[in-house]
Amino acid sequence: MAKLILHKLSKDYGTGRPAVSDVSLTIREGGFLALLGPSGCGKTTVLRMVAGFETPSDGSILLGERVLADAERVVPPERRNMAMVFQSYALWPHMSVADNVGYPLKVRGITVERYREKVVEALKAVRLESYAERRPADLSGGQRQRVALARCLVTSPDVVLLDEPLANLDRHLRQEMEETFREFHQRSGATMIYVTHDQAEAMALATDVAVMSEGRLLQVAPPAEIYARPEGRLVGGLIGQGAILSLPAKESPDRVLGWDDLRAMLAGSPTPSGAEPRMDVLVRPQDVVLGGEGIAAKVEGVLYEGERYALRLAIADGQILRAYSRAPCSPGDTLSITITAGWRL
Ligand SMILES: Nc1ncnc2c1ncn2[C@@H]1O[C@H](COP(=O)(O)OP(=O)(O)OP(=O)(O)O)[C@@H](O)[C@H]1O
Repeated sequence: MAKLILHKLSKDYGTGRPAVSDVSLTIREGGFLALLGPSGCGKTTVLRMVAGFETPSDGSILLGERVLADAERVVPPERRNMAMVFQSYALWPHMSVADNVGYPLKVRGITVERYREKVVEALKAVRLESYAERRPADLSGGQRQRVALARCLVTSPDVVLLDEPLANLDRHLRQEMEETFREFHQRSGATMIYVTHDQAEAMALATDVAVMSEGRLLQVAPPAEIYARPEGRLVGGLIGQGAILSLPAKESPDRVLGWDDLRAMLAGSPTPSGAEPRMDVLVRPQDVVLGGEGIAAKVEGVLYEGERYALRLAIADGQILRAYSRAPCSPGDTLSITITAGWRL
């Protein structure tokens, strides 16, 4: 096994705008990368190029020293030792669970004993040993997805590619499956790329998150880092909860802003002409503190989340903030708030 390197990867289908533009990133051996972005941003195209189903228009893909695709050569999918899991599971309905899982081994010509061993091992890894003789139709959605995972484990792939594998499952099952994926990743030791447009899923699962927009890679970083230090409005708006304020620009090398800075900026005159330079500041809900001596904010919306109330607040100039409250409040209430931290995007 080795690290997977995408170097200046592009794909142009000749539709006027490239589907993927100049994407470079390295996924370390055994890493788990979530590829995150809105619909149509090029995630699946990247995955399909890594799998070998699409040929890059430009750039290269390497697994360690081995070139999988560049201007001169393209290794076919079956010679890349990768496995792909789709949201549709792609199981054969007429075969038992065990036969579905063992199918990729059939074409590899191994002994019957070794075949059985590997199938049992893979089924154990996803906790489906006792379901070996069932048909896919007799399983739940989550169990079917686990069969698809087991099928991908049997061949001991170097790289596992997952294209929105949980998209068809309900929220409760998705959470349960996230645990299965984490376990699966640890057990298999494979390098994994996981395509999703669900930021919470990406953050919960991956060791690194790559955010794409319009074919380009905007940022790649571990979940905690991309949450704390997002680059630009798009990543800031996509990762985690929060609101982006447009405030008068302040000359400062420091991107973390405290209440003193923020209060001064909020008090700055609004820009009637829009000519005055402004900057975007990301404010997380947990950094909006209710009560005390601060600025006034009007409650615009309240969502009860069980443990707390999620509030939509409007400040004097009409800009929106998000905050949490343990005590109930109602739309129309006016609160006093302070903002303990903001992040200059
Ligand atoms: N075979 C193709 N021929 C022409 N254009 C394509 C082809 N496949 C994808 N595209 C275009 O490339 C862009 C990126 O598509 P892609 O499927 O990679 O996005 P995505 O981020 O995976 O989206 P989604 O989350 O909706 O699956 C889109 O504009 C899409 O229409």
